[in-house]
Amino acid sequence: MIDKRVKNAQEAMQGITDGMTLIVGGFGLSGIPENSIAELVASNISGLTCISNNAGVDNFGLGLLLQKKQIKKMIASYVGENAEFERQMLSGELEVELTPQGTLAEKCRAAQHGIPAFYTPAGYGTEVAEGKETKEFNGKMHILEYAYEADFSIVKAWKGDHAGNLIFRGTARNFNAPMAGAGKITIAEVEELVEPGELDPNQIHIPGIMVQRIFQGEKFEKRIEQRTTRKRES
Ligand SMILES: CC(=O)CC(=O)O
Repeated sequence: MIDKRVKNAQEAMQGITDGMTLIVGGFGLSGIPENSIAELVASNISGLTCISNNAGVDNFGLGLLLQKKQIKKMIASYVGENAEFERQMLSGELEVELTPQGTLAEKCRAAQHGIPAFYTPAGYGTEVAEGKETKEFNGKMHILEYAYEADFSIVKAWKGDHAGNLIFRGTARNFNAPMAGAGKITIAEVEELVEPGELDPNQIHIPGIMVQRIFQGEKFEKRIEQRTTRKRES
């Protein structure tokens, strides 16, 4: 068994440098690899391209990297409720590539499984399809989408073992599952790091082969709904 453990977030982030592309797990405020993000914020690495479902909120998740202007380009499907994101995008400081949510997940999953590209009907006839190859299947038009190529994937799991096997809990499974193994190197931060053999093999969501580095996070914020509550019109 290869022992994938590293001491802490600082050791886990070794090799991440300016200008790299990172795939980062999470959905809304759930399953965010927050210890890893805190370390990236402390490192001052800049010019990053981040691929993630969301761009965080102003004081949490990738929002913290945005605040320090460490992200050059954001590839995401849902970017609401983040004032600094909106400001940087509108001022042209931040490059943004909006991607349909299912396509984003599939581009990660394709990378995870070594599939270079796939066809999807999502986005056909819209801006998303501009400049992309198209093909008809069963009378329906599809666009060709490419798997992501990223330097690192950074995911968050509930439990993991020394071999990198991961179990997610609840909504935190989200994008973390297809993102593990999608980057050249996958870093997993876990709430609880256990001995090999402790995890029930039937419960493992991601096998250790997808993970190169694993560490136990030091601090996880208990975040319940803290986003802007939109007023419903009655
Ligand atoms: C709508 C989404 O993609 C995630 C969220 O609720 O922030």
